Amino acid sequence: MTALRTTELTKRYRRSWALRDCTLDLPAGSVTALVGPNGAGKTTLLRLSVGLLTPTSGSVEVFGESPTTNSVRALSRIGFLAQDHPLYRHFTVADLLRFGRSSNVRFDHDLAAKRLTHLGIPLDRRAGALSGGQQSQVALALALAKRPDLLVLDEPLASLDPLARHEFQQMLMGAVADGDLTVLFSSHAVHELELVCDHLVVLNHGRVAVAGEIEALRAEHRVLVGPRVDADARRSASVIQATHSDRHTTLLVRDMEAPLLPGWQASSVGLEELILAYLRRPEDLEVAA
Ligand SMILES: Nc1ncnc2c1ncn2[C@@H]1O[C@H](COP(=O)(O)OP(=O)(O)OP(=O)(O)O)[C@@H](O)[C@H]1O
Repeated sequence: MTALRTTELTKRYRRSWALRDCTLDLPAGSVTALVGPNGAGKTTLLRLSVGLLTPTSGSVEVFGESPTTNSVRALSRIGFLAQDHPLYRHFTVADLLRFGRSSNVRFDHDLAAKRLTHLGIPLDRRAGALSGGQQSQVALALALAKRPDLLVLDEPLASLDPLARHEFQQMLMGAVADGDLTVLFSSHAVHELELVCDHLVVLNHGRVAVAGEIEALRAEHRVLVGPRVDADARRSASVIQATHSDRHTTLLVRDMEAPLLPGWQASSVGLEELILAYLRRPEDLEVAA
């Protein structure tokens, strides 16, 4: 079953294109990392997915419903944590939990209260008096307490300390293992993603550079090392990245079929290496591919 489907989703702000022809299919129960450089269109994609923006063209469906036209039904199934995790600053944490309970049918007040107490966040403290990381923990607890089927998080790790990041990863894995929760989150922490996610979307210049199940993507790519090639190897669409030393050329290719030439060796690719190669890829090659 598909949790989130986008079809040729496009968003233009006046003269600039924030997202172009983005087609994605996120299976229910998956945890997807959305990666891309600053300005790549990640926040735009996330806000379109939860109905906070309307597309210029193309469509979004959450469990088969549009979050903008069938909003009540679709939105009751979505939890969203914005990048700046906005909270009512003058409300205490306990007030926020009460507010969450009164405005959401499925809100699990005790779950959120227990989680925040466990994290040492005083429930009687005003949100504005909490640290940035604590505020993001409160916003995350509120989003989870809604018991969403789709949880969309915009850079949830950004303001968390290393322990809190670890806690967050554990919590996310626990929440996914417990039920049918689907998670889509943006992150710049590419070295930490492999622990928590099973799907990946890399955005570059508003376009999907690569997307899919991580295991499948790793199986489709390999690193080839051989004698230095002076021709522009990147002209081939299957070559994602080419680097050269004095005597050797290293290629990251999306091609498991081609036979190895004499003197060349193949090895598997790590997730971080794969992501970085797609992020470095020049725009003309994306179009060619
Ligand atoms: N409200 C807006 N009006 C005009 N342009 C915008 C607006 N919001 C975003 N943009 C532009 O759209 C593009 C994508 O922005 P977006 O915020 O989606 O990127 P991002 O990948 O989330 O970046 P970051 O990693 O810095 O958060 C950028 O070029 C940005 O300048």
